[in-house]
Amino acid sequence: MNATTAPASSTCVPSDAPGAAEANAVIAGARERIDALDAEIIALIRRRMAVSDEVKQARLAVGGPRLALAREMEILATYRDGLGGDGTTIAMTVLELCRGKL
Ligand SMILES: C=C(O[C@@H]1C=C(C(=O)O)C=C[C@H]1O)C(=O)O
Repeated sequence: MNATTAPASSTCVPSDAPGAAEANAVIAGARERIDALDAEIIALIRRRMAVSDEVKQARLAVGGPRLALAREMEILATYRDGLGGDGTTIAMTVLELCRGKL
């Protein structure tokens, strides 16, 4: 079900509140944009996984290690600089999706 067809109850707006219909309309529109953004984020992560795998295959093919920890530190710093402390948590999850568990 997309946001425009979501029942008003799922927006958590009290149905008898003044302005409830307007609030539901704002929420429905914003949820459509959130769904579109989430689809883009998922597609980007899938693309990143494929590129990360290219690096891994190239390195393993010549006897190198699966991981490059110094490079991972740079990536953690990039996410932390861009998103603050919680960015590090996202970076850890992205890295785990791309290179597998440590
Ligand atoms: C892709 C690489 O290999 C591994 C995966 C990484 C990643 O997905 O960003 C980063 C470092 C490595 O542990 C790389 O070295 O760049």
